[in-house]
Amino acid sequence: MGRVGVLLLNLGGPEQLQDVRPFLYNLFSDPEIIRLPFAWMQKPLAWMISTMRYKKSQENYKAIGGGSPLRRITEEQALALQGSLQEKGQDIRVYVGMRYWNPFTEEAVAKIKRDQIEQLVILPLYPQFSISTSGSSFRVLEKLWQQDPSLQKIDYTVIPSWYNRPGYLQAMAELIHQEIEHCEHPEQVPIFFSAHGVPVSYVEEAGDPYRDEIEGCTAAIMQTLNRPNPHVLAYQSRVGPVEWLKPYTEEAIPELAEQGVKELVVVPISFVSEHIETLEEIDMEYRELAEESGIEKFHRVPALNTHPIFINDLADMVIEALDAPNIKFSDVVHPGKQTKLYPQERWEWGLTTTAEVWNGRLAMLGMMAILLEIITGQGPLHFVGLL
Ligand SMILES: C=CC1=C(C)c2cc3[nH]c(cc4nc(cc5[nH]c(cc1n2)c(C)c5CCC(=O)O)C(CCC(=O)O)=C4C)c(C)c3C=C
Ligand SMILES: [Fe+2]
Ligand SMILES: [Fe+2]
Repeated sequence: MGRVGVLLLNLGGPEQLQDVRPFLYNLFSDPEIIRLPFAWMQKPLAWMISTMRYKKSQENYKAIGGGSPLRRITEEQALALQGSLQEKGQDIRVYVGMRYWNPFTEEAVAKIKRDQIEQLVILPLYPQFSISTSGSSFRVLEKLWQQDPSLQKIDYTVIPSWYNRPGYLQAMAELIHQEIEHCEHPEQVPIFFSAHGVPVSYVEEAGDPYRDEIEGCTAAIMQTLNRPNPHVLAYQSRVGPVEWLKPYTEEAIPELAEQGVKELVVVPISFVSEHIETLEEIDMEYRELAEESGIEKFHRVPALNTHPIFINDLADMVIEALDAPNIKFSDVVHPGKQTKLYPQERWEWGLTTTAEVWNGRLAMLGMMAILLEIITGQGPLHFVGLL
């Protein structure tokens, strides 16, 4: 066996307040997050959304200490995984590639080339697959591979998702169990799974398996936990005007309060690291909402970070993947080019013979909207909630 590597993929997050704006620009430039009918509009729109949104976003990062801990935690996970592989007799180097911030996926791939890795396991740190997360990172890699014959020599395999791994489930169940034991009524307290949302169109039009995997993951964790507590699944972090997966976390919490729930255990399930959506959105915004709604005790289960059972399972997953048939980028879900992602319908109406004319007119309208937002700070994008 030649030199072996693991590439851990994650989203990345701004490390300091001044990173927030360029980070948001990178995120909204991604057609897997927002896809517009005209590619040329992508960058101006990303520039505009990041310019108008960054101050609000900076406030949130300020509230958690001035930056995202995602890089630090992901690098700790990488080190722990490398150590665990070493203990299992595997001399494997672990690399970290982020989609929208440092260390970028491209830099990780450059290191992999420099180290002359011959066999590579590509492992996203998202337990469930979504075209907006793992799928987007795979797209970047697929392009790099297409452009570079030296990368094509690497014997690589992809792990698309792993939400039903026994070690992951056991580690999650252990953390939930520990949190429940701190509750006033451990036998009755409802377990509230809060998954990251995606627009419904990703699932229903683009074929994203995300909702199925989230539901499968929740059921598997409950089975592993083996407790009588009731549980609820809802989706958090909605951005913009289109319909996202429901129920929304911000509606489900007050509904539980109305039903008389006084104590709640919240479990973030789309992430394996603490980051802004656990530390700010759940710990601050949803906690406040819960308390205002009448829920007196709000508990949050910590993210796995470097939980030893989880890291050990990641190591086993890598070793198993090395022996299993390879999974290629082309084997993983790709949304079609015409698939509407995000609020595309606001810019494009139908594929009729008059669509070309309409598209031209709408492009003009789009540009006018952008100018209006820039000049006045108000306009259609504020109206639909994107800014
Ligand atoms: C606008 C659309 C977005 C989709 C779709 C989306 C999906 C998605 N995201 C994560 C995980 C993370 N998101 C993070 C940051 C982040 N995501 C969006 C937007 C979408 N995400 C924005 C605008 C931001 C920036 C933060 C903000 O301004 O609110 C992060 C990084 C967090 C950090 O600590 O910096 C993660 C991680 C998942 C799992 C997901 C779909 C399944
Ligand atoms: Fe988000
Ligand atoms: Fe996100």
